[in-house]
Amino acid sequence: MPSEVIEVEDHLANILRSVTPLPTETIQLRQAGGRTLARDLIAAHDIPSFENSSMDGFAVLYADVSNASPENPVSLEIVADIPAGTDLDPLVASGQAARLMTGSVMPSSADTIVPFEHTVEGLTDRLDRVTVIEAPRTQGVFVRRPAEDIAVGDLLLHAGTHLGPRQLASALAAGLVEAQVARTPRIAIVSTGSELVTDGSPLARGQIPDSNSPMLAELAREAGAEVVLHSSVSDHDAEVLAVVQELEKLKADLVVFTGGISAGAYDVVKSALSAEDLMQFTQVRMQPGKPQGFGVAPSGLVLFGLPGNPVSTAVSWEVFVRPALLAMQGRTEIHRRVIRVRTTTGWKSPSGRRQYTPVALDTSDAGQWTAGPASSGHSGSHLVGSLALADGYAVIAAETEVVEAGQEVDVMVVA
Ligand SMILES: Nc1nc2c(c(=O)[nH]1)N[C@H]1C(S)=C(S)[C@@H](COP(=O)(O)OP(=O)(O)OC[C@H]3O[C@@H](n4cnc5c(N)ncnc54)[C@H](O)[C@@H]3O)O[C@H]1N2
Ligand code: MOO
Repeated sequence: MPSEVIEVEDHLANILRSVTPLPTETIQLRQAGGRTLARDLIAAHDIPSFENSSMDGFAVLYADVSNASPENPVSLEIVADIPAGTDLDPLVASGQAARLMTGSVMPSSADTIVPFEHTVEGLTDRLDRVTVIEAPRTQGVFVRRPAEDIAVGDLLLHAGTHLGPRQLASALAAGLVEAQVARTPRIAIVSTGSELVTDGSPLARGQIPDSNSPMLAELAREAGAEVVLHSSVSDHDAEVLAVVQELEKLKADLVVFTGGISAGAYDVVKSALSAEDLMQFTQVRMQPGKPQGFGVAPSGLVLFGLPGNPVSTAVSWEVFVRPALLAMQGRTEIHRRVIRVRTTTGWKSPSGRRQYTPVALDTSDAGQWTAGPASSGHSGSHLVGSLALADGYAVIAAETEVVEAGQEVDVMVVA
């Protein structure tokens, strides 16, 4: 009996209502790349934390060199050499200079930097005198001021932020050592289908390589999860149920099955898991990705049953699984970035279902990015070959039947 068809937003809302945030833990910040912050990060010190030079050269008194030029060279006595990382604070008096490098502490008695390029001698081993032949633009030039970037006590990063490479650099530079973050989600990826070959052996008639589970494993890692089980089972209920039992032992937080959820005779995920009441099966008003399975076991294990067609699997991940996985980690922004671009080619879209069409972005004209279908077959859910070219999915409203060339569309960017 055909089940009721529900909207994408309603299915996602059901999922997000059902998943619970993972516990948090405090770990070394240097090891926290990829995690999601559970608490705000407040700067522990200023950036820069001390006055320092932005050039290799000499710390001087501006008044000494303010009229320096090739015609009016100014000779200064070098009184110190200050490598970066040392805490020297030599006295630089009128007529004197201290050699220093980019990042070296500024002597408290000097006020301006003259780079090597503005001296006759440049960088040499002789550290007796230096001749300045170009006046600094202003007093204080090439001196980096404390806290000109971040001040101690500033809110650096909000709870719910992903600690990517740039966020990590900022937090470490602000003197932070530890962070409270969500525990890494433990995910299992299980493809189903007796036609699948996982070990690279030659394909017999009717067989295909398992391309879904490796794709999902990569997507899971990209979304911050640890893949604790990656397997493929054939179309037997007992195999699916055995995996679920193993997952309890592995303390998995989430499992994603692909295949076996539609209306066929061997739809193993559907038959095994609905019998155990672990997963509910739904039709969602989207193409691809219409059949969807979702449930939460009494143990708290979150179960997804994604359609086996590879484009359906990929789209379902983006629309349902990834947001859930990020929500479990407490991430504030759980959706992919959506941009509005013009299409290069038109295509057809099914009436009554929101279409997610794999598209390639052309970014060669920085002023006007465009999108074209990754495959000439447009959004056929089996077109996994062209998926390689997709940078995102054009999101086409359910009532649209024809997308015109040159029309503006929303693209969910995934690459
Ligand atoms: N009578 C009906 N048939 C189908 C319906 C329907 O409503 N009534 N829905 C269609 C839609 S839409 C989709 S989507 C698929 C979903 O099917 P399943 O989730 O049950 O997936 P399978 O039948 O197991 O496989 C579908 C397709 O995908 C290939 N596949 C499966 N797993 C993998 C994998 N790991 N790697 C690569 N390719 C995979 C599989 O060989 C099939 O070609 O059902 C439609 N049918
Ligand atoms: O909805 Mo299916 O997911 O068209 O291939």
